[in-house]
Amino acid sequence: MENGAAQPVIVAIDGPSGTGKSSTSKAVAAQLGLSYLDTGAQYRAMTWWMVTNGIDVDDPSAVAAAADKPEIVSGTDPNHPTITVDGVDVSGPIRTPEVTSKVSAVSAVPEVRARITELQRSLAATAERGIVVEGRDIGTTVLPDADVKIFLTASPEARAARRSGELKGADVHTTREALLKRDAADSSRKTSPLAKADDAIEVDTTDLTLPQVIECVVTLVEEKRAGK
Ligand SMILES: Nc1ncnc2c1ncn2[C@@H]1O[C@H](COP(=O)(O)OP(=O)(O)OP(=O)(O)O)[C@@H](O)[C@H]1O
Ligand SMILES: Nc1ccn([C@H]2C[C@H](O)[C@@H](COP(=O)(O)O)O2)c(=O)n1
Repeated sequence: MENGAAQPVIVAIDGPSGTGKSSTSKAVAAQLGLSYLDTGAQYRAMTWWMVTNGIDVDDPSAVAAAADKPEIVSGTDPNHPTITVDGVDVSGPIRTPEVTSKVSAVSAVPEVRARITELQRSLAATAERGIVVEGRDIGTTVLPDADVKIFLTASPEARAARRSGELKGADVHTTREALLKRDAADSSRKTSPLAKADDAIEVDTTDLTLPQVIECVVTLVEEKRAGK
């Protein structure tokens, strides 16, 4: 650019549950001065609203009919990400086991995906310095022209151990089964399933520390910016 300002950079980070998408994306965005968007939080917010308003999440037509009702607003500061529904801070309530067990059903409904995809594209388009967007279909569907696409993976055992540590000693076997069930639902839905984009770089984080994964992604983004 003529004034020396860097072009905004769009980074898409996808992968199954517990591979480190949120931790990595937040840290990369903070380090590079970019915005950050947790798209899973948006699907969780939609699910929270459905549950709170008595919508049967196993009835796709009921979910579809209500999909345009909640106003979901995501704050994109990586050091202080926020999410509200109709002005209410739902950052805590969207992490309950109930929402976690119902989010795959809600996010499989095409009307839900259309609404949330539109929000995601609009946030990406207005991020002045660029944005790190994490989810399941960012590289394939939401932002197929992203400058850098990463697909994080890790063994189910590593992911379950990480999650049960986070859930203060929850049983690793039960956690592993729950993760795999959610991955299977997210990968097998018809509309925009969890998938690696053909041009995404896969990073297996099983034997990497979080700082190593962050450094790897920062390097990939910096190389892209430098035109390497
Ligand atoms: N490379 C790593 N090594 C060890 N622990 C990690 C690593 N990456 C992430 N973690 C930890 O694993 C847990 C899950 O990470 P995180 O929430 O970032 O994953 P996620 O892919 O965003 O999961 P979900 O899709 O379920 O939201 C967190 O407690 C995080 O600190
Ligand atoms: N781009 C996305 C992001 C998330 N989802 C759905 C599927 C996940 O199970 C759920 C919760 O995501 P998490 O908070 O665990 O990252 O949201 C999706 O369909 N597409």
